[in-house]
Amino acid sequence: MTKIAASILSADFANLKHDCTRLLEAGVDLMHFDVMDGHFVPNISYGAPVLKCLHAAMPDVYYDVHLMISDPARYAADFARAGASLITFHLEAVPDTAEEVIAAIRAAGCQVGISIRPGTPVEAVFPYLGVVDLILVMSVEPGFGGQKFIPTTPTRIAAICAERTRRGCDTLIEVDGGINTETGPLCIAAGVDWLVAGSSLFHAMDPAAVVNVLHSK
Ligand SMILES: O=C(CO)[C@H](O)[C@H](O)COP(=O)(O)O
Ligand SMILES: [Fe+2]
Repeated sequence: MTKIAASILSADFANLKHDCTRLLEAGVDLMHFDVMDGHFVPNISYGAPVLKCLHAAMPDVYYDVHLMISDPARYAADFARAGASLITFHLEAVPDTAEEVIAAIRAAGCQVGISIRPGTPVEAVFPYLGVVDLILVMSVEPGFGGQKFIPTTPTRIAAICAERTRRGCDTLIEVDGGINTETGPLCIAAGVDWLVAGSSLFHAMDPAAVVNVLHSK
């Protein structure tokens, strides 16, 4: 079954624990923690101290940390100490030093993911299949929640999936941005393993209904 990661970017930050608990009770599988530095992307979100508090309040949750920052190696250990389970960085941020970032995240004790923007050719991540734990395919331009899903994404997911099969490895594929009950199933049909959803879950009157639709596909 496809796993659902709730992106806390769409939570009410004054009621973070309450909002996360509501979604976990609705059936989401993990929490997705978006970190933006105002440099790699034109927006600033939150950092390791917020994750540390969330992890202390809800220690049994899997925290999928999505770093949209220019210098991921520098901050990997901070996020690991704060409670990250998996740390994903952007290949575009560190095109020449991705191996060093992977090593830094592993040394900090976390699983590793690599993400690509919608405009980056999917072939860029092929060498990392079987090397990292997860490939994150962005289905919006990173930086903001609540954007519209880019329709070419399922084709990109299917291409990475086909290459994964060709290589016989088990690296997970995750998609992030504009995921809802219409776009999520298109990605599931293309072979995705994890769906990230922010606004469609946090703003739903009945988040369990959204989760049930996505889990049933
Ligand atoms: O990485 C992100 C933005 O850069 C977010 O995870 C993503 O946008 C989720 O929010 P939504 O489901 O509202 O699009
Ligand atoms: Fe994200």
